[in-house]
Amino acid sequence: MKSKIEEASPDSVHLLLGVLEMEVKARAPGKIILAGEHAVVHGSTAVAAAIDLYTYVTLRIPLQSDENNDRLTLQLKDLSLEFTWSVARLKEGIAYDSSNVSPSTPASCSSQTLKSIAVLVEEQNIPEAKIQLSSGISTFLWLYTSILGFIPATVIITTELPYGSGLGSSAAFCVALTAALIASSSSDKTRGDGWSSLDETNLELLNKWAFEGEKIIHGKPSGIDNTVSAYGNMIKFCSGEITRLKSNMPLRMLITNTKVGRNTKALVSGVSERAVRHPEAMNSVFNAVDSISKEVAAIIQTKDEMSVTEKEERVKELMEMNQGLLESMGVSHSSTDTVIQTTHKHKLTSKLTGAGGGGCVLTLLPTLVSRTVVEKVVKELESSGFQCFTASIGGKGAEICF
Ligand SMILES: Nc1ncnc2c1ncn2[C@@H]1O[C@H](COP(=O)(O)OP(=O)(O)O)[C@@H](O)[C@H]1O
Ligand SMILES: C[C@@](O)(CCOP(=O)(O)O)CC(=O)O
Ligand SMILES: [Mg+2]
Repeated sequence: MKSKIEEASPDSVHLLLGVLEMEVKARAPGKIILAGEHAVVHGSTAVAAAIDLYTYVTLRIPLQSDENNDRLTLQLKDLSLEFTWSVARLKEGIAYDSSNVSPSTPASCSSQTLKSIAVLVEEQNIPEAKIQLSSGISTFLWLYTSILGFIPATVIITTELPYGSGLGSSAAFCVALTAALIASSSSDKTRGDGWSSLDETNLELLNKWAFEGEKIIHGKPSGIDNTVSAYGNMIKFCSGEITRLKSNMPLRMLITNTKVGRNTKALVSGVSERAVRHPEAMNSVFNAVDSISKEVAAIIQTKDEMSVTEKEERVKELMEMNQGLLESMGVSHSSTDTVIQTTHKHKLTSKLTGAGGGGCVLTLLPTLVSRTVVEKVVKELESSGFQCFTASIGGKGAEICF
């Protein structure tokens, strides 16, 4: 005899399965910072844009309680890793005052709660080579339990972004996860065709929660990464204030991943320590970066007063100046120098993007640069062991799909 599911049409199978579990998907993009990284943490202006590389989250919540599967499971598909906790263990292990935590009021994870979460993460015996994931998994537990409470579910993550390379994988992870969590608790679960954006209220809420998540990963984030991942497009950002930019020039960037691993939290705190040692000098550096970012934003938006070539020349010079200032903050790396020198031989300009210390480097590809030159540069960079790619800039922000 056929089971009910076998008898049903594909649509009703979905409905039938839908009775057993609810599924929501979310995705959020990575980003490039065109100007102003690090200085933005200290109140300077920065310019960033979303790129078309995403982190995807699938959240499955069982709708019927099942004593045998009372667990919260996190699967990092690309890394073939799975972490799982019983809901009872989470309730017992996470030390927070639930009266202070509400899904609609984003709050910081206290150091006491973070310590208790770290114990739950340690119990998972993360392989030593992947220990950098600990902060991401702690963030997962904090965001999940703060927004959905202690309910069983399976959360599956995949990403097109390299981890810890300056393309904002941490922010895309926080934004996509929060988008899925918020969408799952929203009353409007209209099954639509493919991806759709969240409404303004939910976008604002998710951006605030994602910022709290970034705090666990970055220590002292500026908020630019989660903001551009949530809202998409290209933005000018200063102390939490966002200006959407409408680009009036073609901006093509080659992204080179040096594959030199680094950690944003350590680099950000290194800059802060330098600022404590040399407050006046570093303030001048941050002010110079502020002016550079404002000029970059102005040039990008300029309409007819300047030719494209002139705009490109100016942006190129500003990128060079910004790179010099990043070097003076102590966040560049010999691998970045190799990219800069290689591209310079072909009259192209590069700067690090994100936290630096290795990671990714941006090279402006002016409109008049020939394909042959680009191919030659890419070949040379790849022969140094780097990985090159282009990405479309200024696209969509967080989206959900039921
Ligand atoms: N898909 C993901 N799943 C789990 N953790 C993630 C994921 N993406 C990023 N993270 C966390 O973010 C960290 C990398 O963030 P960060 O050092 O800020 O670099 P970036 O944001 O430039 O990639 C990882 O080590 C991990 O802890
Ligand atoms: C260095 C910084 O300006 C950007 C860090 O970006 P990423 O995590 O390296 O992708 C830090 C921040 O703004 O939070
Ligand atoms: Mg990051």
